[in-house]
Amino acid sequence: MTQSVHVAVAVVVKNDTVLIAKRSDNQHQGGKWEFPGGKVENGESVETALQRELSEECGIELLSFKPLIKVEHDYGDKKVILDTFLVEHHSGLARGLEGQQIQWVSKSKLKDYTFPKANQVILETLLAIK
Ligand SMILES: Nc1nc2c([nH]c(=O)n2[C@@H]2O[C@H](COP(=O)(O)OP(=O)(O)OP(=O)(O)O)[C@@H](O)[C@H]2O)c(=O)[nH]1
Ligand SMILES: [Mg+2]
Repeated sequence: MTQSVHVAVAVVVKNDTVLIAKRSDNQHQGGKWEFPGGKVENGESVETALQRELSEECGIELLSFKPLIKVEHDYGDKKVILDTFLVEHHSGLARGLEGQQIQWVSKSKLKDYTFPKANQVILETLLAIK
């Protein structure tokens, strides 16, 4: 039995837009769009991982966040638990610090982007609020 990878994921919202980033082709689920985030390291809390990943990947500081949904998904080659938080306040200007393309997309346009399968339920949850 393979262990699931615990991933901290941030749905950062600004007005009616959401921050998404493109996964590079050589990554797992490469070429698809994602919500920024990454693996929780040994001994690290999910909240600390969330802050660290958003700082490392996008150069922003999270000022407040709350749990949105926890999604378990088995890709066959990899099992993930996406521990997803809604981030309503941040500081700094988001940039793709790892060379990734980033975009602020209005909620109504998210359906035009291809996300990994596990993200489907996150997207539905996000669109159901407010
Ligand atoms: N960050 C992020 N990862 C996602 C999303 N959806 C999804 O299935 N994943 C999966 O979660 C796993 C871990 O994410 P990651 O690759 O960002 O981890 P990381 O930043 O620590 O990267 P690294 O492995 O290059 O060090 C990947 O297998 C990825 O395919 C998403 O919306 N955001
Ligand atoms: Mg990442």
